[in-house]
Amino acid sequence: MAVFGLWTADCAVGCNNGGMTTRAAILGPTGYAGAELIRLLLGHPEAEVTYLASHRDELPDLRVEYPRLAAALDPAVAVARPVDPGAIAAAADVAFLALPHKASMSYAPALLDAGLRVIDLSADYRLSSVELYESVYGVEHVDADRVAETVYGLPEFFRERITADTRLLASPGCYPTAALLGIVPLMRGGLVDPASLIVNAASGTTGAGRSAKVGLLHAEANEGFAAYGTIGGHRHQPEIGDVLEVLGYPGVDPLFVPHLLPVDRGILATIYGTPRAGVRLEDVGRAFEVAYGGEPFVHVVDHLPSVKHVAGTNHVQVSFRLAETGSGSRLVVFVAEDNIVKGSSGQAIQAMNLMFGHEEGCGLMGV
Ligand SMILES: NC(=O)C1=CN([C@@H]2O[C@H](COP(=O)(O)OP(=O)(O)OC[C@H]3O[C@@H](n4cnc5c(N)ncnc54)[C@H](OP(=O)(O)O)[C@@H]3O)[C@@H](O)[C@H]2O)C=CC1
Ligand SMILES: CC(=O)N[C@@H](CCC(=O)OP(=O)(O)O)C(=O)O
Repeated sequence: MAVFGLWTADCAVGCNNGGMTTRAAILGPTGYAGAELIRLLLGHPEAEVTYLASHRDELPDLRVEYPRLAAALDPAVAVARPVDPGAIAAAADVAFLALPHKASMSYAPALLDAGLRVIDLSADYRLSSVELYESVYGVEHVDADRVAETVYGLPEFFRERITADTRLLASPGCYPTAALLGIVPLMRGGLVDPASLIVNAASGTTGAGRSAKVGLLHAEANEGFAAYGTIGGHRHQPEIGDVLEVLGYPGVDPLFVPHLLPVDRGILATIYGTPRAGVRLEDVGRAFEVAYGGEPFVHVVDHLPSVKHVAGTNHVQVSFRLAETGSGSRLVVFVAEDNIVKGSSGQAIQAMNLMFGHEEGCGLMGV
């Protein structure tokens, strides 16, 4: 399973080499997101993996779990240790929680109390209200007081909130990252009828995590392609709407339809909307240029992007078309990202860079 790189980052690109090192702990290192954090941090010239924490009784050796890591992982770190907040705080500055939702919120308070800064890759702190979280995830939030104050770690739209003062950061969902990068410029430009927006997205199988599921067996998923879940009821549907509301677009709730794509990694989101009267292709181009002209990781391209163009990287490719049909104009936006890099672990490191004073692209600029 090719979770690990198709390439190795050119580590020096995008770093200030100011001599500072951020020490990172990873909870959930045996999962796909955790392992990808290890891979990316091993290539980060200003970060160091100092503690891998597992809940297993028999603590895993990451060189055995992911043999590709054996070449680079410090033997003193490779065997995971227990989830002991005091010991983690002694070894690290930041704890990445690469854990399922519901598990993260049970660990975050003790880690924060121990003095760590926390970057949570799960959904536990992403939504803006406890009520919304509890209705979507069907459980009581055990750390409710922190929900409203947590920073949503999508730098392209919340960069000014991701700072040296950020103690708890919720890294965005993989599908919401792609959907929001495609939709927000359209909303800012007033280019589409919000009620017409549909997000049709397909994810590689690593998006479903590493635990065994029948639908992810090679014989079930390979050579197939289908939508899944409850259409309009996937847990990322409310995350997309909630972030749009926070950004000033209340009531915009694009229909989200997820599909399982039989590749290891990658998401392609195809976003449809009805353009407002008089909107021209140049208007759309200008809106994306304004949004992403200065962004290190979001690239507006002419070609139709593929998951293959961004696999293994923190880069996102965005393209758009205005199509004339017998029943009127349709605006179509295409967003390609790697679900476990820009969709989770890379994006989490992008946020870490901002939180700890590294150049935003440090360790992530390679293609
Ligand atoms: N995969 C992706 O593309 C993306 C993932 N995410 C999010 O990142 C998080 C991790 O995802 P992913 O790596 O795919 O998931 P995996 O299922 O692959 O990994 C989960 C990890 O969490 C550990 N774990 C499970 N339950 C507990 C617990 N109660 N206490 C401590 N550790 C636990 C697992 O350990 P063990 O091996 O022992 O079971 C494993 O290391 C999830 O919240 C996911 O939604 C976000 C965006 C994209
Ligand atoms: C293919 C697949 O199953 N994908 C997952 C979403 C990916 C994920 O990890 O969810 P978060 O981004 O919220 O953490 C799903 O549909 O539930």
